[in-house]
Amino acid sequence: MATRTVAVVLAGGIGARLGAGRPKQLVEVGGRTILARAVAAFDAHPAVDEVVVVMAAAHLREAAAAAAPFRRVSAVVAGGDTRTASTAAALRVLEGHADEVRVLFHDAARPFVGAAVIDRVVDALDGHEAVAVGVPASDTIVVVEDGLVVSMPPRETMSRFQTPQGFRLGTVRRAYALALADPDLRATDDCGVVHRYLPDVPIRVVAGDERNLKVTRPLDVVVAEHLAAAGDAAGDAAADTVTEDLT
Ligand SMILES: Nc1ccn([C@@H]2O[C@H](COP(=O)(O)OP(=O)(O)OP(=O)(O)O)[C@@H](O)[C@H]2O)c(=O)n1
Ligand SMILES: C[C@](O)(CO)[C@H](O)COP(=O)(O)O
Repeated sequence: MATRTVAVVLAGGIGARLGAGRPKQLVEVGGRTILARAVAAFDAHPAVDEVVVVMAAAHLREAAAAAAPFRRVSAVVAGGDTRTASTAAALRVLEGHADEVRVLFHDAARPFVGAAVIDRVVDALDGHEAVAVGVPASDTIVVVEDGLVVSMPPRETMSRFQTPQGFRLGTVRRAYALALADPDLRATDDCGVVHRYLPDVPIRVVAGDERNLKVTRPLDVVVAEHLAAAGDAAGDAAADTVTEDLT
């Protein structure tokens, strides 16, 4: 039997930096919620068998309503106080799945993920246990401590991570088992958890897309409205242009 692929749409946050008065994934851009757009991208993708939505506990009913039209959504569950706690909640839902299953964790706050990006992650999981999506840094990136520059890594080695981040389920399970036992657990993404707790697992980086932005602050909503208008006019497939191949 072919290996299953499960997409987890992480919508457990409250959107404090956007300050919309409700979780940002429930904000509409181009007449559709950010959450519905993110779920739709995976529900429509031929490689995805199942979609799990993790929602902020106080808004489960709205998430269930947003997910209702999508036939591959198998569960809408409550997340935790942190992104890693929300990933852990999804892993509990997937307890009955085999270790070789592919799992893709995606920020609900990224409504314009394209099919080509998802393809690249799924394909890379044939040869790797962990896969990240990156776009090249266009600014100079520096490490700052106490207001002073302490290092300036060469920009050509810098990449900005997007999602989805893909894993073989057994690998991300092992990493989270170690992470959840660590009282000092701090991570901003799932690759960070694998990198810290399973440092011997190589993380493959494939090319992302500048359109796959994370709606975080008010300016991002302005950009998202433009992308929604452009994508809806041209058909969502148009949102798949690759910016630069990192492979
Ligand atoms: N406890 C949390 C926190 C975040 N997320 C999800 O992880 C993604 C990236 O997080 P972020 O952009 O930080 O979203 P928020 O936490 O909602 O934003 P903020 O930090 O501004 O409150 C989002 O889709 C968010 O819903 C989650 O599932 N559970
Ligand atoms: C996972 C992520 O989108 C990769 O860039 C990012 O780390 C999420 O960070 P946030 O602070 O939860 O928005």
